[in-house]
Formats: sequence, structure tokens, C-alpha cells
Amino acid sequence: MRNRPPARRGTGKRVAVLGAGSWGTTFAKILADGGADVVVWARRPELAREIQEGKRNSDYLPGVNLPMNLRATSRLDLALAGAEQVYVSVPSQSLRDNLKLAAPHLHADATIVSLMKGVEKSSGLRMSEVIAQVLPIDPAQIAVVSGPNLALEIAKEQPTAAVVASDSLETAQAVASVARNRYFRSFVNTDVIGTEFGGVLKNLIAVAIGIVDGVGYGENTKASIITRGLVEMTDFAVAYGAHPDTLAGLAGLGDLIATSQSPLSRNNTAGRLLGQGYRLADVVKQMQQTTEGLASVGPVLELARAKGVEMPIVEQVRQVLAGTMDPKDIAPHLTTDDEPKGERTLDDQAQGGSAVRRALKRAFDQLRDGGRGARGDRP
Ligand SMILES: NC(=O)C1=CN([C@@H]2O[C@H](COP(=O)(O)OP(=O)(O)OC[C@H]3O[C@@H](n4cnc5c(N)ncnc54)[C@H](OP(=O)(O)O)[C@@H]3O)[C@@H](O)[C@H]2O)C=CC1
Ligand SMILES: O=C(CO)COP(=O)(O)O
Repeated sequence: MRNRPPARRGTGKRVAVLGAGSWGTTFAKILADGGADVVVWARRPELAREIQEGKRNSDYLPGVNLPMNLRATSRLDLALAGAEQVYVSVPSQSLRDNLKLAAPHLHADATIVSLMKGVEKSSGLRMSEVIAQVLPIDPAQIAVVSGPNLALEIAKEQPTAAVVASDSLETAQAVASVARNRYFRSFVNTDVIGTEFGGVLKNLIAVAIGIVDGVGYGENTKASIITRGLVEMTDFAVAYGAHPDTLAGLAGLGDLIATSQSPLSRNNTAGRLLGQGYRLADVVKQMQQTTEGLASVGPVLELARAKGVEMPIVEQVRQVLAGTMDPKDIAPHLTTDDEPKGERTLDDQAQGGSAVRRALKRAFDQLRDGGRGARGDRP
């Protein structure tokens, strides 16, 4: 049968990846190169066939050779049969429906790992919350992965790191020990909220940076937006229970830097097109791949309002998307009639500012130290 994956070659844990786009395929490669026995699910049979037989995914990762031990199928039952860990990488807005399709084939003890960086538009829920709502599983069976992880760079085996978070440290460690290899290092923590929101929120700031790029503004404007954007990200995530250090780590600052600087970022690219004067509908048409930030703006601002968190940069992004603000008017922080205020309040300093300094020092110490084994992105 064409769809049946061939006999396994690896000796490692049996895992599945749902979604064969740029990140799903890249993550499947990470896992396979780490020794896991991986089957990736592609919803289109022709894509499954290309990965399975040609070891290529020319739609999403042109020019990349996939590992010989990576298998693919368009049949969910085959992909999930015997999988102890299931990594999910579909567009956030499609997670709920895809989970419902997968549910009958999931092993009861399987760990479900979200690789996604969006919130559900209709509910405002994070991806781990959607998983917990749809599947009858213990929260300790859920993990999330986030970090500076531009797919194409990793598919070319350029080294990077990520955070695996779960309510259960044991689960995070079990995932991190599989999701690692010579070019991909996984740290662990138990701050699921901070790790997930880091990935969601940096997308919005990356859209803002893209807009600024498209307009033609330079490095001062971008640096101001990145820095103030990190404050917005931290304030928002902390209001929802995140640890501020997480936002100063790989899943926050790290991902913000990678996404804001790279033309590989879809969010950054969408922003640039908006800054060049394209209307949102045309930008959406041009973007061939998932651009989570465009769908997250509304729900994030609603969640911010519910907690009284100010997000002036994200609000400006909303207005540019809605066509009610000229991209040229996007500015690092509100308008000129805004009362002068401290860059940070004393309260912020206690919660976020000092955390940023501590995290930068720790990152420096870790670089000097060379890094050993999976451990926290923060102590
Ligand atoms: N790309 C990256 O660098 C990174 C992405 N992420 C996150 O990973 C998630 C997935 O992104 P990414 O892989 O880049 O997205 P892509 O657009 O590259 O791929 C999406 C994949 O999901 C499949 N899919 C399954 N169900 C649906 C559906 N109902 N509607 C649309 N597509 C569906 C698509 O199938 P088909 O091919 O048939 O359309 C495709 O294989 C996002 O949340 C993103 O933020 C996280 C880190 C890095
Ligand atoms: O999350 C990413 C890098 O860490 C990918 O960003 P984009 O979705 O903007 O391409």
C-alpha cells in the first residue's frame, strides 16, 4: 500500500509529527536526526509521498534533503499507531479540528507536544489549553516547544536552542531528551504560560518591525519597538501568570530577536508588505504559509483589556491591519501628547527589568560555560 510507512530503521522512541509544513517537517528532521523513529502526517497524499519516497518537501523546504529514516503518511491512524510522543504543527486556527480527527487514534498515555505559536481566535485559548479541552488527558501529558526557531535555518542544520515547557518537569525532560541533536538543543522549564505566550506575542512585534521596515525607517525605530515590545510581551504574559524570566529567555527575547531580524519570518514579511502600502487582503493572498500574528492580534488585545494591560505597539499593529492607521504613523510608543513617564515603573523593575538583566547575565554565563545537557532556560 502506497501510504504505509516502510519498516522502521531507527532504534529510538516512536514519535509522530502532525503537519508537514515548514516547521512540522523541520521538527520531524530534528527528531529523526536525534535518533527517534518518526512518522510525519501530511494531509495531502502527494506531499506524504514526496517526503516518504523522495526525502524532500519541495513546497516548504526547497533544497533540503530529509533524513533517510524519516517516514511520512497521509493516514492519521498509521502516523499515530504506537506513537509515545505526538508533536503538533498545524495552523493554530485548525488545531481543534485536527485534534478531533486524531483523537480516536491517539495512545491514551501519549504526550502531546504543541509546536505552534498562536491563540485560537474564537476562544482566545493558548494551544495547550485547546489540547486540554479537546483531549481527555492529564495536563502532565501536555508540553509546548518555543524558541528562536526559523524553520529553514534549522533544516539546514544551523545550530539553535529552544525551550520545552510542561506542568510536569518529568514530561518536559522526556520531550527534551528526544527533541535534541547535534544542531538543536532543548532546555526545559515548567512555565507553559510564559513559553507559549512568548511565541505568540513576538509574532505581533515582528509584524510591527516588518511595517517599520516596509515604511523605510531605520535601526533606531526598530530597536525602540523591539525593546518596548518586550516590555509589552512581559507585562501581558506576567498578568496571565507567566514568570518574567521566561520572557527574557529563548522563548521571549530570543525568539523576538530572531523573528524581528529575519526575512525568513512570515510575520515580519507580512508586516513589510503592509508597510509598503499593500492592503491586508492582498498581503494574506501573497502569504503562502501560516502567518499566526495576523490572527492573534484581535484575541491578544481582548485578553490584554481583560487584565488592564497596555499594549500600544500591538494596538498600532491592529490599526494598520484594519486600515485605520497609516503605516508611517507607527511609532515606538504612543503619541506625542502622551504624558512623559518612566521607561519602567518601579513595579516593572521589580518584575521585569531586573529579570532581563539577570537573564542576559545568565545567557552570557551559559555561553562561556559551553552548556551541558538539558536544563532550565532559567534556574
Ligand atoms: N515555520 C517556522 O519557522 C516556525 C513555525 N512555528 C509554528 O508552527 C505552526 C505551523 O507553522 P508552519 O509549519 O510554519 O506552517 P506552514 O504553513 O508551513 O504549514 C502548515 C501545515 O499544516 C497543514 N494543515 C493541516 N491542517 C490544516 C488546515 N486545516 N488548514 C491549513 N493547513 C493545515 C498544512 O497542510 P497543507 O500543506 O496541505 O496546506 C501544512 O502542512 C505555526 O503555529 C507556527 O507559528 C513555530 C516555530 C517555527
Ligand atoms: O516562530 C518562528 C521563529 O521562531 C517563525 O516565525 P514566522 O512564523 O514569523 O515565520
